[in-house]
Amino acid sequence: MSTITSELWQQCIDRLSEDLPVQQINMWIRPLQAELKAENHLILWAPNRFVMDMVAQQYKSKILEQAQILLERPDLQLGLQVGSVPSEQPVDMPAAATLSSKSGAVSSGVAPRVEPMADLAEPDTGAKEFVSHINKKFNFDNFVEGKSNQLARAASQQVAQNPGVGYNPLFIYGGVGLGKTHLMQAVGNAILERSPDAKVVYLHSERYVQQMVSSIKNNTIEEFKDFYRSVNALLIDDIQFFAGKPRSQEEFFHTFNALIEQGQQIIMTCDRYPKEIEGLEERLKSRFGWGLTVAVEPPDLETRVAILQSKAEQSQISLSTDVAFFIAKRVRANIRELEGALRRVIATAQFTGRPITVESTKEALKDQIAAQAKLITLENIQRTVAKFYNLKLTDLTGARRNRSIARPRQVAMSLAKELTNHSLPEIGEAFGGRDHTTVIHACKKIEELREIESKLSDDYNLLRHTLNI
Ligand SMILES: Nc1ncnc2c1ncn2[C@@H]1O[C@H](COP(=O)(O)OP(=O)(O)OP(=O)(O)O)[C@@H](O)[C@H]1O
Repeated sequence: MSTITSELWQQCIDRLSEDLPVQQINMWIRPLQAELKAENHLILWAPNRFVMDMVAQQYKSKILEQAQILLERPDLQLGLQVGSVPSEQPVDMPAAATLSSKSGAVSSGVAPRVEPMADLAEPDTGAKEFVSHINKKFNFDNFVEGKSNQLARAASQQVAQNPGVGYNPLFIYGGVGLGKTHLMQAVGNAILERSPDAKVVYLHSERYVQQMVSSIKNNTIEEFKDFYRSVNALLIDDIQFFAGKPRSQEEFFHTFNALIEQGQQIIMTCDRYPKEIEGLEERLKSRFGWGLTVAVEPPDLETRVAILQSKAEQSQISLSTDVAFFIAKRVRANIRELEGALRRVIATAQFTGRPITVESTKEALKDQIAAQAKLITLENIQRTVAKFYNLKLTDLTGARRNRSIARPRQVAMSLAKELTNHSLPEIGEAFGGRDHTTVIHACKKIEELREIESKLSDDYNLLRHTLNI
């Protein structure tokens, strides 16, 4: 397996893992090795006949479907053989179009048996797939505004009022579960409210790739192109999924140009800044920045409380301020997790018939809280910050005051205050026995600097994100 990109096969396994239980993945899928014989011919090598037969019966169509999408080859054929990938690759393959398995014990020396699998493609999808997918539940009224999403929300509202005119495309980026899809769909709903006949289409970029692949397969590619080039607003989610998929990028490039030329609105979301999407063509990266690029950041404590209260209200549940703060202080990673925690608290209350109190909330969330506490310790914060700034752990706890050390130390203290429930004196103590007023000063300083220094603000968010996982 010389020129193999194990990454692609790994992606295939990851995608199958969303569908199949982990035992099945470990037992039948991981032991396989993949080899691309030609651009449209994939061989899966199984360690023995038993595995091969099982894969042929149970998993081949699923694997083929995913591989066709990942390789953007609707004509991809799949064969099964017993053995392992020969050490020499028989054909010259483009790196990105080669698959391999990271793991898997293989036995060699077994005569290969090829089983043709060309007939295993999933049923046709066809043009009926091309529908709007706008979800009415996402609107501006139920999107809680905070410092972390203010700009993105304002930009989205602008776009909703003047689609295709001002910010085009609108590119919203940020970490998972922070409201990008919500905002994008809120724009879609607002446009539809004012112009019910507008053709507003929301879709995940994975679905776009899937549709393109099936359109090529079904000879409906012209319909596919016509459909997307005739919309009034195209909302396309998680655009990072286009990375490494040149045919989809090519197709999207033309759709993008056509829509912008016709003054139709495009909104995209992504988990990172456009320039940072590896495997995306430069011409797309630069086009994505033509309009307005805005970030959504993790919400601060007050916004998390406001979101919880708003969600509770929508569920007609009364949530005391104490309980809202209790949850918001402990669930910080993103809003999806916050919603999950609230759902658990409400379900527990309904199940036990007891009112929602801080005590019952503590009980309902105890596993989640314990898991998080285990991860975010003061020492963990210090280690992570020291590593990030290339310092020694003892620099953070020591006495030196030059800025290259003092600033990271303040960052670490500020993170400790935000991400743990330790008191100020405890935090001071952990940083070389410093006074609690030093911790207060550090937190204030970092808060101020995050407002004016984008580098520090980005570093802080990155560290927070790393620690919150
Ligand atoms: N400011 C907010 N006010 C109210 N609800 C919010 C807010 N931000 C996010 N949510 C809710 O949090 C959940 C996750 O948000 P969403 O799906 O929009 O995140 P995302 O950034 O698109 O994440 P991903 O990158 O995983 O797709 C949704 O149910 C959404 O309604």
